[in-house]
Amino acid sequence: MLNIRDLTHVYPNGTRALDGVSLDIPAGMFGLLGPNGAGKSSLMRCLATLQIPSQGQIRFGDIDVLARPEALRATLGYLPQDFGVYPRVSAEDLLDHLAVLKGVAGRGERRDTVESLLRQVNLWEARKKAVAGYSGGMRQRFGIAQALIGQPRLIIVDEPTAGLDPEERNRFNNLLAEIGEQVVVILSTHIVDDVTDLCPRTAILVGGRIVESGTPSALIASLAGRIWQADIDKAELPAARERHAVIATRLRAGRTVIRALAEPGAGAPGPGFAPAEPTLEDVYFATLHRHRASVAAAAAQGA
Ligand SMILES: Nc1ncnc2c1ncn2[C@@H]1O[C@H](COP(=O)(O)OP(=O)(O)OP(=O)(O)O)[C@@H](O)[C@H]1O
Repeated sequence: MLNIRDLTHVYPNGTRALDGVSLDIPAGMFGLLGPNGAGKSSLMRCLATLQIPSQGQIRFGDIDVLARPEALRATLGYLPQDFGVYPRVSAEDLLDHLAVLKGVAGRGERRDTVESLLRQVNLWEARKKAVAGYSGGMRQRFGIAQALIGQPRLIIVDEPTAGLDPEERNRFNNLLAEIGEQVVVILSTHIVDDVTDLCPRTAILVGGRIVESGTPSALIASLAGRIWQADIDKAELPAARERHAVIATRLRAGRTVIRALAEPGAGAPGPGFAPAEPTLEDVYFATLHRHRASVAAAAAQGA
């Protein structure tokens, strides 16, 4: 179990990237959702002991992470948003090198580790190629292989599928799903479908704060009867936004499909609306909508 308490991080330029984050994350996959700039990478870096938070506590099992970062590192697998590789070094050699750094000392043990990881991520055939020349998807699969060296109990992956084509994204997600339920896997992403597909628990981070958390099914159930959909002309969109809490818009065959959030029990927000099954994406968009509305209200009050 990973316990995060009142974690705050303020960068030297004054940006408050994390603002009192508290989360309890059990074994299994945990999806951390949030828009660009929400603070996901800052949180991941604090958890990965790459950045010391300004305030707060992090415990992983019996390890006090801020007091004993080296103890956490021994059991951590981290796939950062961008990881640099040496040009011209093959996947096999690079993984071997990283295994040395991770403390896998014996040559034979290392050879076995490298082979089994490269097979697991389906890169065995490409092991002699330089990682720098890999496609985006291959690179991310290599990233997971390096994160799995030494059988970590905490695995952190930061926006791993951004920029991958659907097939590679699927491949990568299947890999993550295989990692198992005995370890804590934190997946930071802004791709809601990845969380829906993979994560039994999730939280939404906005403006450095956790604004929702729970199981996707409970979060979705909280919107039962509140999501309504209408098919409108694009020109009607500004008026629809004025009148309703439009949380998402999508173009379909030249028409604009809007999804609106209604108050509980209020029924259809207007003519032309049909009830829609809520999804995790609705939870995410409704949360962002609420957050933006409260920021705008606070700004208006201050003005
Ligand atoms: N080294 C830094 N110095 C100053 N501000 C920073 C630094 N790193 C991040 N920030 C700021 O902190 C906030 C949170 O950034 P962070 O990268 O953690 O968000 P994120 O949710 O990972 O975003 P993205 O999805 O765009 O990667 C942003 O306002 C960002 O500009």
